[in-house]
Amino acid sequence: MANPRRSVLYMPGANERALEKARGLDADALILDLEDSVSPDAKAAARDLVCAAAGSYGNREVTIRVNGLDTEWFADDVRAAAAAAPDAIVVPKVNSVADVHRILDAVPGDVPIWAMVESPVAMLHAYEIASASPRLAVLVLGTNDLAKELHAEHVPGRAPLLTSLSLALLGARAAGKAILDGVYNDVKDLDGFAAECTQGRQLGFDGKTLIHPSQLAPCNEIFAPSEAEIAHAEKVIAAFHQAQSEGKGVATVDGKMIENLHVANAERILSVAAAINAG
Ligand SMILES: CC(C)(COP(=O)(O)OP(=O)(O)OC[C@H]1O[C@@H](n2cnc3c(N)ncnc32)[C@H](O)[C@@H]1OP(=O)(O)O)[C@@H](O)C(=O)NCCC(=O)NCCSC(=O)C[C@H](O)C(=O)O
Ligand SMILES: [Mg+2]
Repeated sequence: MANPRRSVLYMPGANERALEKARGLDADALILDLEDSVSPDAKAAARDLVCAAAGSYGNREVTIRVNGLDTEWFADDVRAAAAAAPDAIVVPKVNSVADVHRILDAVPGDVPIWAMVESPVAMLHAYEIASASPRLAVLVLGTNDLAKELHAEHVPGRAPLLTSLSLALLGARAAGKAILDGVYNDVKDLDGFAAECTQGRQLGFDGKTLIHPSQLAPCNEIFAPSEAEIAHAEKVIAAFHQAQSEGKGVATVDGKMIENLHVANAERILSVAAAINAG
């Protein structure tokens, strides 16, 4: 059963309080950050803190975000991160297949890689990046860097980013990989945050990356199948099996046509719900 990744919380790697607090937070997965939330003079100390903490978060997926490929910290970060044996290493600003190969060559062992796509060129290469290796497990949107590179504004509804979000989704799904939406910066605006979660789920993201504990509960709720969706999925599966037993390849539920593709979607919804319940 796949891990649920509704809510994936970043923690600044130099912030001991946040690293500690996350042990009691209801996030499906964690990203212990060494990149943008850590100032250059704190990078080495944060690396030590994060690598020491990585094994202490129970059953949740724990990942470490290293600094980018072309930074002075990358080589030391990936060596230390791989030795800490997280569930994945998150690499920011991945722009091409060549970048993926450089990462795979640099990261010892077989630890999975989550690639952040956060530039126009990354969006145009999303499928090639996502399909470059079986070790590449997840694409993660970096919508702050993306908006900066596009000269776009952050607005409700995210119209300026929609082409990019869709390209990244197409790339990830075509490669059969998971994909996480970017962060919502205004930690006080929970209505705006909920609207963006709903949009992300409707677009097809598996979950959303988060920056503050207050974003966890609404995100978990919005990205989980609702009771009505679960009941509908069960009804779809039962109706289709009944139709099949009568020699038919098509059924109706609540007046709507059901074919085997709807059954596959219903099964996916039930498997997400089961993974959440198992957690
Ligand atoms: C955004 C924040 C700077 C807000 O900080 P602050 O005002 O201090 O928050 P609060 O006082 O409301 O905090 C309340 C308590 O919660 C803990 N806390 C806060 N944030 C986290 C967290 N992320 N994980 C765990 N715990 C957290 C505080 O310690 C307080 O605890 P207590 O002492 O018990 O009251 C801050 O939330 C923050 O730093 N968030 C993470 C920022 C981050 O990681 N940024 C990098 C990733 S985002 C990114 O890079 C995007 C991407 O690359 C792109 O391009 O888009
Ligand atoms: Mg970024």
